[in-house]
Amino acid sequence: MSRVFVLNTGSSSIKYQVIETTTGESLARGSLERIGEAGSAVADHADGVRGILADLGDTTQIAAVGHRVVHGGSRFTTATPIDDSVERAIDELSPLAPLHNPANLLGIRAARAALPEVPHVAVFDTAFHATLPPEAYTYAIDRDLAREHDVRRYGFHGTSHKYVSERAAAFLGRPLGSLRTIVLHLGNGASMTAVQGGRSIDTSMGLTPLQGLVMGTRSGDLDPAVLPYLNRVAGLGIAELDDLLNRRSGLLGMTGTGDMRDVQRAASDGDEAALTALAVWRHRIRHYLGAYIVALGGLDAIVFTAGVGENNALLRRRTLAGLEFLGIRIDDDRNELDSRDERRISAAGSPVEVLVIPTNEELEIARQSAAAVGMR
Ligand SMILES: Nc1ncnc2c1ncn2[C@@H]1O[C@H](COP(=O)(O)OP(=O)(O)O)[C@@H](O)[C@H]1O
Ligand SMILES: CC(=O)OP(=O)(O)O
Ligand SMILES: [Mg+2]
Repeated sequence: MSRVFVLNTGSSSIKYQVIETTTGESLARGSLERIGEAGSAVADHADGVRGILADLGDTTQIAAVGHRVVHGGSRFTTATPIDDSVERAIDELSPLAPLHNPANLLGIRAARAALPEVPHVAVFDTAFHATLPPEAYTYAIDRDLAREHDVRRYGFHGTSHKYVSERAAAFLGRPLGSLRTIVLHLGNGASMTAVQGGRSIDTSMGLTPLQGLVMGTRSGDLDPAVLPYLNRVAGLGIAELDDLLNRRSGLLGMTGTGDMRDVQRAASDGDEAALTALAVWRHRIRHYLGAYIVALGGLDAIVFTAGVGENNALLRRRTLAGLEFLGIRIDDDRNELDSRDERRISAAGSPVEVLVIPTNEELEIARQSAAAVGMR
């Protein structure tokens, strides 16, 4: 018996599961959303974790606790048992993932206090991207400064990219080692990864989870000169710029709401700002799609995952519209099928397979946590 309690503390949510790792069975699961928002029943992440532990009741069967940690920097590239020094290191990485590491840490502290007898393991979003080649992770800035401060692309959502790319190979019945896959993790945070033979070779997020795609509240890519420019012409300081790009940009900045469902509703009512935001969101994804097909030297499969990718047929169809010349053909009926299962949405005979694979970061974290402490 190897039960692992997994905490996936996100920027505004906590997801949790109790997983029997020998079978992969989920024995309990739940989520808390909108943490810390005005009117929310959950004041902060520590409060949330205490509530979850109280709801679980009898915890004597839990053999380990697995924690999602977003930034592992260059120190952590595998699942790592947590002691006080690991906890401190996660804290020190907080400036590199300001929406995430502080929340992850609150979860770790609350859970270690409540379950002090069992091992706790950190599983890092950055770990899967440790295989990036230098040309993909190096920023073209002063080499000594970059080295001194570990400034490079790390990439995130790695637990999800790893899990769904492995599931895709299993679903297709093809060896992972020969598959060229592009994973579109489209949630509140969003990123894309080029996976060659099971290894991440390029990914859209960077030093922090701010680079790349348009997200709920994050800008994704922009000319870095926007920052000094806004400092000079609008008088915005570093903290304000950081807040602007991480918390007040993306869909929220362009439309007034960061939730894709609300943006779509506004767009269907003809709202110009919402229509533009959707066009920018799609344009950015297609930019990376083109880049990654070239990086992979061709393409076998595209996988959609996370909140938007799993649930929104219209956005999937629009994202891949007109790409038949690349061998990408969607079957509209398959795409629109209302299902929570892993499924193929490409047309019969489409040279590129297009799949929807619900992500399960908790299962992947449970397995890696169990392995890290020598459980099965
Ligand atoms: N049917 C849907 N259509 C469009 N967007 C959706 C749908 N269902 C969920 N979402 C979006 O998915 C996001 C949450 O995705 P999730 O992967 O849980 O995000 P995260 O883990 O980053 O919080 C929400 O911001 C919501 O806008
Ligand atoms: C890294 C990241 O952006 O995570 P999330 O999508 O959970 O916010
Ligand atoms: Mg997420």
